[in-house]
Amino acid sequence: MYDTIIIGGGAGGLTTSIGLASAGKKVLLIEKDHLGGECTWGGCVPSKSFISASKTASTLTEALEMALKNVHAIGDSELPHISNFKNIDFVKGEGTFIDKNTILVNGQQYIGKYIVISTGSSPFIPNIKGLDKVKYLANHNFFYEKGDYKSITLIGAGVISLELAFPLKKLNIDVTILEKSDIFLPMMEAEVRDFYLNKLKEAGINLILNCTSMEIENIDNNILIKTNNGDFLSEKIFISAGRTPNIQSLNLNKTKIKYDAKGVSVDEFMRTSEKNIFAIGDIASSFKFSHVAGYQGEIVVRNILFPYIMKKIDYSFIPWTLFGDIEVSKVGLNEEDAHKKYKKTYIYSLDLNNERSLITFEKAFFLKIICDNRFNIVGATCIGERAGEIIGFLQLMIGNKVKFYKVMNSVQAYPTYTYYIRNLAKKAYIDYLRTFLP
Ligand SMILES: Cc1cc2nc3c(=O)[nH]c(=O)nc-3n(C[C@H](O)[C@H](O)[C@H](O)COP(=O)(O)OP(=O)(O)OC[C@H]3O[C@@H](n4cnc5c(N)ncnc54)[C@H](O)[C@@H]3O)c2cc1C
Ligand SMILES: NC(=O)c1ccc[n+]([C@@H]2O[C@H](COP(=O)([O-])OP(=O)(O)OC[C@H]3O[C@@H](n4cnc5c(N)ncnc54)[C@H](O)[C@@H]3O)[C@@H](O)[C@H]2O)c1
Repeated sequence: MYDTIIIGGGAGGLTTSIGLASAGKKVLLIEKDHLGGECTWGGCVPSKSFISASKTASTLTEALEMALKNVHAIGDSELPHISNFKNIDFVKGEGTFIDKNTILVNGQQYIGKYIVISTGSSPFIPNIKGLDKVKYLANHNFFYEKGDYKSITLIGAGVISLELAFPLKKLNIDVTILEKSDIFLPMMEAEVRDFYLNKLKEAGINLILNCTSMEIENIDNNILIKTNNGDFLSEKIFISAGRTPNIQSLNLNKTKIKYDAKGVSVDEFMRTSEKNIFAIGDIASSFKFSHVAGYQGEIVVRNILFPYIMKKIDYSFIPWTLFGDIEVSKVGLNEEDAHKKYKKTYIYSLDLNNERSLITFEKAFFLKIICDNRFNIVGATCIGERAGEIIGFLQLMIGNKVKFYKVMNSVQAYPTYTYYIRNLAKKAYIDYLRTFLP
């Protein structure tokens, strides 16, 4: 009998296993493939390494080889790391529910007081006529496919496509992106979409919106995609049209867990409808990020250790960053959603071509900070070379409920990014005085 059985050894499962084991709990970790999961083997690590490698590599093959070296350096260390914890038993195999406390792996049954489902997600493959007859790439095989092809069509203009399109183009590959919707990155500020439209144009990457119907066929060694918006021929196609939860193999019908095509339903404590079973990461979250899977895992560790004072998950301060030579990063709400939620908002923003960009020859630096009527930051967006770090600074303020104008109580070095954040806070301070002083 284990204190906790964890199914899936990716970002969420590893955090939970190590957290519980460090607190002295006996843990069984089950992983059917490689420890590290999607982030390490087909997601964050290879994609970020590929973006960096493309700056110096001269061919696609070289860039992929450079990226895969990093993947192995990180991925191959996961098992030795886990083996250091004497109270984690590791089983390689596919976990399936027998009942709410029993999991079957490789023909053997294991019993746990608590169970954590962290089986992640896989690429969503849209129902496109002819797609089943062609060989297509998605994030699970793209980084492992050898050969220097010259053209690729990416289906879906989401986060994955926008991160991969630029390094591919830098490696002299023709890139076309086909998007079914009339808008891309709908959760982002309009300024971010404008920034990408310009950047795609500058790079010579075609973005075709409104591709509502598609049909695919092989033509010699190429793949033809016929759409309502034109026909597109390329050597390779890549599917990045969203994610689908890894539910199928779990046999959830043996439990009372509620789930649907989007994933497993959980409450604010990350519990499923079976109170001893938690679900975390991509299978249970609309925020599909490694750091969110880790954060949810930490909440679960706490809630298993202290079941009478359980902690709620809080998604109001989740940051995320789109990587590239220039990053785009965001936390909290965008301006439109903030206006819907709050009667009064204060917006503080810097233009793309501001003093900082001018001084440092930076290609772009944009910042927008949104406050509610009491000057709490409720959202922020940044475009810039280190946008992820800047949003980290603002995220810390949201998480600790620091009012924006209080940045005035600091002095920041000129001309750092934080100097310009303080300049915006000065405006907030004036608004604060005008609003609250008699
Ligand atoms: C191309 C790409 C780039 C990304 N870049 C970033 C980024 O830069 N930053 C970021 O924060 N996020 C990024 N993400 C998202 C991130 O990878 C995921 O959000 C994260 O991996 C989710 O963690 P998880 O623990 O839920 O699932 P995973 O990490 O996918 O782990 C799930 C594990 O469960 C295993 N499993 C599944 N079913 C079973 C079963 N029945 N029994 C046993 N094991 C099972 C799987 O083999 C897998 O190892 C990226 C994703 C992609 C696809
Ligand atoms: N830097 C990061 O943190 C990072 C990087 C990459 C991926 N990720 C994670 O991976 C997830 C998945 O990324 P993604 O890009 O696959 O999904 P996404 O949800 O970001 O974008 C998918 C896009 O595909 C479009 N689409 C869906 N079906 C289509 C069809 N039949 N034809 C054309 N377009 C279609 C959608 O309208 C959408 O714009 C992201 O949501 C994110 O959570 C994170």
